[in-house]
Amino acid sequence: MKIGVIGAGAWGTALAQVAAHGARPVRIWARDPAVAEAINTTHANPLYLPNIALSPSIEAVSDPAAMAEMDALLVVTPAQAVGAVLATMPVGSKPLVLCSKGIEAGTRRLVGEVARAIHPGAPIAVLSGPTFAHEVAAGLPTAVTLACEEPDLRKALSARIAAPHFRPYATDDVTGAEIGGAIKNVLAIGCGVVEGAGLGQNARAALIARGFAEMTRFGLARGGRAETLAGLSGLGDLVLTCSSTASRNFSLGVGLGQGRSAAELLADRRTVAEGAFTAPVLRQAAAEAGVDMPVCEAVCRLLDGAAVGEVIGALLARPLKAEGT
Ligand SMILES: NC(=O)C1=CN([C@@H]2O[C@H](COP(=O)(O)OP(=O)(O)OC[C@H]3O[C@@H](n4cnc5c(N)ncnc54)[C@H](O)[C@@H]3O)[C@@H](O)[C@H]2O)C=CC1
Ligand SMILES: O=C(CO)COP(=O)(O)O
Repeated sequence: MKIGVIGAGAWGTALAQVAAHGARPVRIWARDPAVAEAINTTHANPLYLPNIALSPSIEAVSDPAAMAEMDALLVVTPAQAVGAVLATMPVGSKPLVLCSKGIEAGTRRLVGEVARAIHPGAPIAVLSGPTFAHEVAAGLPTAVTLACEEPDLRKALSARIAAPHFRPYATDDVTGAEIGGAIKNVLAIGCGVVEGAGLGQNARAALIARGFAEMTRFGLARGGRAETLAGLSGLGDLVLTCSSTASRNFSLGVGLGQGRSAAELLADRRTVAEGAFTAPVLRQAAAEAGVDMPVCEAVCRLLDGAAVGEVIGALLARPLKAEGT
């Protein structure tokens, strides 16, 4: 199975490196021809994945037509760009493995739903889990969820993507696998705020646990399964992202907690902090589904510029309730 990777940021490049293990050929599409040039000539992506020597069996291109020869495509652009990028790609009936984490603004569709609408003939899979790109690219042990409804394709993709340090766990719950990754980015911003404002470890653990309850409520309402939400793509990724400044979402939250504005913090970045885009869409989607998500609502308010003390105070002052609700 010839693997193509769409998107040459940190995660696309790290996944290309995984798929190239054992010197297997992999083709990666980069929007920026200079990134493609760097990968082909220096076997490195200094802009998005510095200090990693890439396999020479990774070939980079910047013409979408060059992906026509691939057997399966991993989709790894920022979530808000998936629709526009996929519309330019020669997909046909090739399987699409969605690796981006988010919900599309305006339509409130998960990335898999965006892909299905544009390429109805392409089978869909989702790869998601606790996976900092620089650790994966450095060959550190990592496990992910690989979701696909078609058993034969699920098996073939798992076998092709697995590597000695990269272990996929299979499921048919595509929706559940997507929702964990999208929502944990919003919650990671909240945990970063707790860190930046010096609110303590107790508050961070409370936010992870109550945030997981929100993720589960929303995931079940959208048709995901509880076991998936409690797995690598849900709870696993939530714990990783909510506990490390290596997370871009967490570090955005740290800045907010220190009193800086979202506009200022986002203007400083080249790389994507998906939670900032997902939060307002999630707020609308939760209202539409009738799901109460007070922690995610608090993150929206913080991104909109509300003061940390006021938002945390309001969260704590809500009426007392039973834990399972
Ligand atoms: N970095 C990580 O550790 C992980 C990231 N992800 C997810 O993978 C997705 C991509 O993230 P990264 O590779 O880390 O992002 P990045 O910020 O490192 O790179 C983004 C890439 O997308 C390109 N890009 C930006 N806007 C674009 C547009 N409008 N159209 C086409 N291409 C565009 C950039 O040129 C760059 O190549 C995100 O949804 C992220 O949540 C998932 C797991 C791990
Ligand atoms: O999704 C990720 C880890 O699984 C990466 O998190 P950040 O986008 O917050 O860096």
